[in-house]
Amino acid sequence: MEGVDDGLFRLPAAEVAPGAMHLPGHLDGPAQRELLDACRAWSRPPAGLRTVRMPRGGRMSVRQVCLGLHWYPYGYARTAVDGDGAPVKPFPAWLGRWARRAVEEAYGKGPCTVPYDIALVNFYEGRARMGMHRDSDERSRAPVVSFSLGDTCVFRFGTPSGRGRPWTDVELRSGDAFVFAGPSRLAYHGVPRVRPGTAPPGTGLRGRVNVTVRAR
Ligand SMILES: O=C(O)CCC(=O)C(=O)O
Ligand SMILES: [Fe+2]
Repeated sequence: MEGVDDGLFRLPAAEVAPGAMHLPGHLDGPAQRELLDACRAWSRPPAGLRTVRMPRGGRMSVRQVCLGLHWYPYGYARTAVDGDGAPVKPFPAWLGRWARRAVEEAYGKGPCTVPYDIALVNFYEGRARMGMHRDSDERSRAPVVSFSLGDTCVFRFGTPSGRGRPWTDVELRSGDAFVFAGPSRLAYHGVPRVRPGTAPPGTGLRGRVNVTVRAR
């Protein structure tokens, strides 16, 4: 059935912007559940889920937990400096392998050797969204790899030159990976909308979870 994605057929990978690849259905059901179970464990204290306060007093609507290094606006620390102050949880080697596999699939240029060592895990509940921003607090310009779980979202991917247009909106579903590097490594991106109740039943999840894997 052409054009129909009922979860049995994987849509092809698509280049959304130069060096920005959408990999629909990259994680199968068991892998999604494994990652989600890990996210639930990571979200517990110490150094668990927190609300991120912005320097000007606003709050991010997502709640977040970090692995490897703790991100805060705008930098990285070894402890949850804007949370309970506990040491950040370790970055698991398997998640690095998952990220390298996504990079290999995205670009088809052979083995990826990036030493991934940071993950940001974002929990979107209710009306949570994420404004246009760049992932620019890492020194490394290695590809960023994002895995989506739960509800479908609209992911807005723009250019490095500014928050505004042009941009492309893509729907990220549970199991999708998105990899961006090269000319798009510092492109602005955000999540203007999450579609409530669209998570696959098997996930047992309300809302959306996103894991972005980076190298410092
Ligand atoms: O939730 C997403 O898909 C994007 C998350 C993101 O851009 C980030 O954590 O920097
Ligand atoms: Fe980002």
